[in-house]
Amino acid sequence: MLTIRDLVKRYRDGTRANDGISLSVEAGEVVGLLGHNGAGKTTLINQVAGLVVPTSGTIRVDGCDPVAEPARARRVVSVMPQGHAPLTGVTPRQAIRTMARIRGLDKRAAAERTGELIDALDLGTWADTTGERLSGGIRRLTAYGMAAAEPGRVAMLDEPTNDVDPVRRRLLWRQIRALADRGHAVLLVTHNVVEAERSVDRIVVMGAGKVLAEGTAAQLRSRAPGDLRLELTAAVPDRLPELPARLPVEGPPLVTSRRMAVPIASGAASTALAWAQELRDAGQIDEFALVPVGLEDVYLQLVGGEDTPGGPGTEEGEKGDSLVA
Ligand SMILES: Nc1ncnc2c1ncn2[C@@H]1O[C@H](COP(=O)(O)OP(=O)(O)OP(=O)(O)O)[C@@H](O)[C@H]1O
Repeated sequence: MLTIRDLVKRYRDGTRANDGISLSVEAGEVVGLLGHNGAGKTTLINQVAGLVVPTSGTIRVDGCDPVAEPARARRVVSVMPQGHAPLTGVTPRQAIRTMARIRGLDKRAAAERTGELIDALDLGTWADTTGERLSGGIRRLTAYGMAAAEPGRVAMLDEPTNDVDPVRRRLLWRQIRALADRGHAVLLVTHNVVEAERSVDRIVVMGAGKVLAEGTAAQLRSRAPGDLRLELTAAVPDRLPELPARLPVEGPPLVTSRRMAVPIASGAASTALAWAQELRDAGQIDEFALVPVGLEDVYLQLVGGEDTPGGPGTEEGEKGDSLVA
């Protein structure tokens, strides 16, 4: 449904925002695009939507070339942009219904679909409140409603769950899945690795304008060193313990001033737990946990875990404490 081959976008100032991207999204599939700030995700989406012209490479959306036929591409593709929808003086109900009408539904069908989305996303309380009085999360959900009102064959959602509360996030994911189940191809950008791992069919990890890895969450997880991770929290900052020779590790630990995550094989679990218990008994660490490796481990390994303003976030609010290699 969406096929991208060798896509390059070089902006006028020389920035190579997309540097040979190839990927595809099938009808009925939800693909998550992960990548740190500036990786080139929005640039990619804007080219598919016919808003930015590629430097080279090809894009096909349901057989349409957005470069040759940008107007048709905008019909075939629905986009939920990253920024908040401009809703000043407009209510969620009006915004969603207007979009449904613009995209071809008659008056009655547009009103019906709008009501359906308002109920499904639990927007009823705010459905008739104008945008300037709405929270960021409600505006985000409204923007989703606008993109999903009468969606094209391909739906592209740029960070759809940002600012949305956990309960409505679930409702939103249910709607995204329903979109795919109705045969749409869904490409969504997210910084939330845990959510992506749980909710999408396939993940594409981007870095510096390139595809660094792609596959199902399980396929990507299998790239992680070891199958378990021993997590330790030091009792005193900058006083993390030395790894003992008796503990076989599968890769370099990820560390911050207070936390350490050590990749190990499952066969080393009892040694790891015994060591961690000793450390806690001696008061060197506050707590420890042995957890299965997750996509987050692989993501940090792929994109680098630098704890810098441009570095990757994993879960919201974690940026200041991400694990660094
Ligand atoms: N119009 C532009 N002119 C020049 N450079 C641009 C332009 N738009 C984006 N860039 C640059 O292209 C690179 C990719 O930006 P893009 O917005 O596509 O990344 P992103 O992965 O969507 O980032 P984020 O997660 O922060 O939204 C960045 O270095 C950005 O500064």
